[in-house]
Amino acid sequence: MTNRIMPSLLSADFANLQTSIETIPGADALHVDVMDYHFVPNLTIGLPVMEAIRRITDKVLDLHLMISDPDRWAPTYAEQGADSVTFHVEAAAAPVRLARELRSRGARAGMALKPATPIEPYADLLPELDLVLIMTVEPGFGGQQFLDLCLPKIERARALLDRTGGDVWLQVDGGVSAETIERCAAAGADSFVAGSAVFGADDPDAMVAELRKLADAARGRRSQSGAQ
Ligand SMILES: O=C(CO)[C@H](O)[C@H](O)COP(=O)(O)O
Ligand SMILES: [Fe+2]
Repeated sequence: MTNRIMPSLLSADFANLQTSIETIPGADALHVDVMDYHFVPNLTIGLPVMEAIRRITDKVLDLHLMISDPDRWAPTYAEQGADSVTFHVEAAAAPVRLARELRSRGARAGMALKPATPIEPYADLLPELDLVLIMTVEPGFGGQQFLDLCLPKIERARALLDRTGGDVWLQVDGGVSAETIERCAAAGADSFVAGSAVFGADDPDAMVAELRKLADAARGRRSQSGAQ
């Protein structure tokens, strides 16, 4: 498994997105938070801005859709160039059909869980997915405090994914920083979204490198302890 550091553009400069993106050449992906004032009490960016970002970068575009009715809207993001499209299972009417539609459009299919949503009811869906996102804050805003109560769910998701097999990324999002990333990696996460920690740093790319170093070290310790 490789650790991926995926800065969230939610904390970038919305008036200078290209400049912000150029500050993080070491990032593995750009995490794009789409919010609709319905599923979450905030409004961010949508398809036209994602398309504009797609035109200026070859980096992996990792979409996190915090929207109602993802069954209707998510496939279009895949068609327009998102590499990975994650919907919230709490909002999806037909998650299996939606995951298949995303894959058929060439994107990785991702399923996100809010802090109070358990992973176990969705265990049978895992072969349909390429990414599982465990939210470590309530979705809607950047800069919130990491919720340690989500760590056992990361552990349980890791165990389920190891049993399922396949190349499914286990992503954490919300309050991930140099103070919290080791706990996430030790629990089994391999993909780390960080917004305020990266773009609030004096040197965002150095912070990406620091987060990677911490995650890799925690992963090494996890492996030595006998976990996968
Ligand atoms: O999905 C999100 C919020 O709903 C963001 O990706 C996340 O909060 C990133 O911001 P930070 O690292 O500052 O918590
Ligand atoms: Fe996000």
